[in-house]
Amino acid sequence: MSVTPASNAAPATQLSLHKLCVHHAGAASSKPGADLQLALKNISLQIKSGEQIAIIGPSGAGKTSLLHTLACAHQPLSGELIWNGRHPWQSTDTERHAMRRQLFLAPQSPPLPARQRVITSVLAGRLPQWSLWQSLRNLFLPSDPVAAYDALAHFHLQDKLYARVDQLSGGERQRCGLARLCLSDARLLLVDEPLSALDPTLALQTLNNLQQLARQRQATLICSLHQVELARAHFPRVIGLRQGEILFDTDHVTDTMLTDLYRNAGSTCMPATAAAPDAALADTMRCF
Ligand SMILES: Nc1ncnc2c1ncn2[C@@H]1O[C@H](COP(=O)(O)OP(=O)(O)OP(=O)(O)O)[C@@H](O)[C@H]1O
Repeated sequence: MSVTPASNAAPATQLSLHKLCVHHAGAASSKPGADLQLALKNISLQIKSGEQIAIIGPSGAGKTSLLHTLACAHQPLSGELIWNGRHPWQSTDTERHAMRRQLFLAPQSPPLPARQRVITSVLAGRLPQWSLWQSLRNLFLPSDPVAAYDALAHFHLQDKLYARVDQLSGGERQRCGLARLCLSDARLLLVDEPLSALDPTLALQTLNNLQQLARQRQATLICSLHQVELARAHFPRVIGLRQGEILFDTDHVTDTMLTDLYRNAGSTCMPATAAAPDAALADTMRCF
């Protein structure tokens, strides 16, 4: 894996969010005239290039919504999102699509075609860099088996190189999705609950590998996690989300903060409404 030489310049602000509110179309209020149920409320954040940030919070707190919003997969209802000095939602579709190619969103359940070989799926991490012809050719003749093997080896999955995706366990599928990330050249890595299907040993190894990869590439890593102790021990910055709002944004999470964050967890969630992913999210996922 190539490592870009370090620069002495102070890290630039990569993402800037100002009073951002996000509403999911499927989450319209059940009572006419009642307030909109917002997945994210007045989120303001500054994120510098190369930062490693964990996002924690109870189920339904808005972690995935935040990652999808940062990935320009979900248009905010109000507020401002600035990405490397540019406004994705004031740009043309083509410009926004080009911005999305500079980031990698690893969803909780990676969209891996069931009948595909692992090698083909992993190499799809390079789709944003490829022409249509290269992408189609990779479906029939995997373009770079050595790179796919190396990427899988990062997540102890190299022996599954030629396995079919539907023969993988849940945890193996999750790591296969992360191996794609190795092959992308993105400088913004947005990873949604990467450890949820892994045993404690693999979870720690996987997190270490993700963080090392991001450091080597000087990429920003933003990771949602339910493993609070891992977040606390391994991330220099932890953001606590509760009911769509930032409860804390800190380099030192105290027990009191955690008690407040998870107080009555389970009753804090807004009612979930099943809805199809919106068009922007579908577009973002196609990049991966
Ligand atoms: N597509 C959708 N349509 C409607 N409501 C949605 C949609 N996606 C999420 N929500 C709602 O937005 C809120 C935040 O959800 P989100 O998935 O961001 O939470 P989360 O913190 O990632 O949860 P978890 O830890 O369970 O994955 C929840 O109340 C959820 O029900």
